[in-house]
Amino acid sequence: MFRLSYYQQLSQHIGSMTVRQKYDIDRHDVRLRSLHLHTSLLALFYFSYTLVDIFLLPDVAFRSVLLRALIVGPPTVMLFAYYKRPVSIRRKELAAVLVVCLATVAWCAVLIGSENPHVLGYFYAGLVFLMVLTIVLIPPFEYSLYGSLFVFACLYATIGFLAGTDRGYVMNHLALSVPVLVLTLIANYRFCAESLRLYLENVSVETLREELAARNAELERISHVDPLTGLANRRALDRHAAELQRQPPRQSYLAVIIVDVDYFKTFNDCYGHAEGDRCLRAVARAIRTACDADDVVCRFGGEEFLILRSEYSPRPRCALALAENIRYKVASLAIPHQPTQEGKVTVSVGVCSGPFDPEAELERLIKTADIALYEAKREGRNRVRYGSHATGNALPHFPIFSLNADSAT
Ligand SMILES: Nc1nc2c(ncn2[C@@H]2O[C@H](COP(=O)(O)OP(=O)(O)OP(=O)(O)O)[C@@H](O)[C@H]2O)c(=O)[nH]1
Repeated sequence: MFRLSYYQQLSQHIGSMTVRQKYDIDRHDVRLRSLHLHTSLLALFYFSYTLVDIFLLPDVAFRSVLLRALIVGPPTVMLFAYYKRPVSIRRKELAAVLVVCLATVAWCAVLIGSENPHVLGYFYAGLVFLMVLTIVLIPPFEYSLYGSLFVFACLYATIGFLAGTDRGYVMNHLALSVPVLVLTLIANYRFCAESLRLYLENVSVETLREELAARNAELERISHVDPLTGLANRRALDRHAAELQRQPPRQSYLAVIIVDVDYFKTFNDCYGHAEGDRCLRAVARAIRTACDADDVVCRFGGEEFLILRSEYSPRPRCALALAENIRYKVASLAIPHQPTQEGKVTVSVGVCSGPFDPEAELERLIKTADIALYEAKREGRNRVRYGSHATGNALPHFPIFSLNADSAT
């Protein structure tokens, strides 16, 4: 498969940022930790090599101490302070590369003045600076390249001034330094490209994961919504019932209200299925507006709706008032339904309420509300009936009915 090169990938965009910017921001902490660790190690090596200078090249010992301590010491301290500043990781890496270049210059300046015969052997240690800039600090490839070329030039500018240098020595040195330069640069490039590739893979996996989570959340939402009315569906009711069992409500009483559209089959037959759908949507809206936000309102069946309400009081008055309000609101919509006695769409309502017991089935409350609904239908429809939680029977005359009796017909 075709793959973009490292630099092409860096200049691509993720949202409003280039990959390079986002990569630098996201990987800042990891790269800084590595930079910190390696700078500390390198500083330890570099300054402890003053001892090597003193033992190996005693004629330039004083100069070594002076140059290492006064020329390289302060920038090294400043480098650690710079790592703490809120600047991009690239700048910090560039600063580290510059300090290594400066350390190379200082080291070369120490060696130039030495007449000691060990200086030629010791000079091979200069290749370590190339390795530091490529495979130890692992800065971005361009910094690695420019830094290495600078160090390489610095070493070969120095080599001519070393005591005892001849053409053979230079050739030997080149035979080692050129492969080190090229191979460590290749290693740096491959490391940078591979890190970027892994990072981009992570980003795309993360993006996919987020998209999937959003789609799952949407699917979950849709699967609990009735598409016609927008109310909760039966599945949502089951989930809510399970939640009630798991985590009983603070209020210790539960009311179940079942609302059924009267003579809806006739409505469909008379006005058509599409009009029937519109009617169901209007009834659903009326029910929703009559209920509180805390009430669970769901489409229970074709033209049947169910409301679950948690209550503080054992008295059914509150649930009955809500049921009556629903009946009134639907009747007030005045949706024509000619074949019926009222000439408009009405609903019958069955209510049941009782103490909430997580062990007892919600089914029992629903069953009793259904019996009350059946009674409401049987008694002529467009009314509210209450079912006794204790006996499971509909109560023919509960006091609240004096309110409703045909008030919105
Ligand atoms: N338009 C439409 N009709 C539906 C939908 N779901 C169920 N129905 C219809 O609702 C009607 C319910 O009829 P029945 O159960 O006989 O009850 P009813 O005619 O309302 O009579 P009562 O309930 O006894 O007053 C059936 O004709 C179903 O086809 C729906 O989503 N849209």
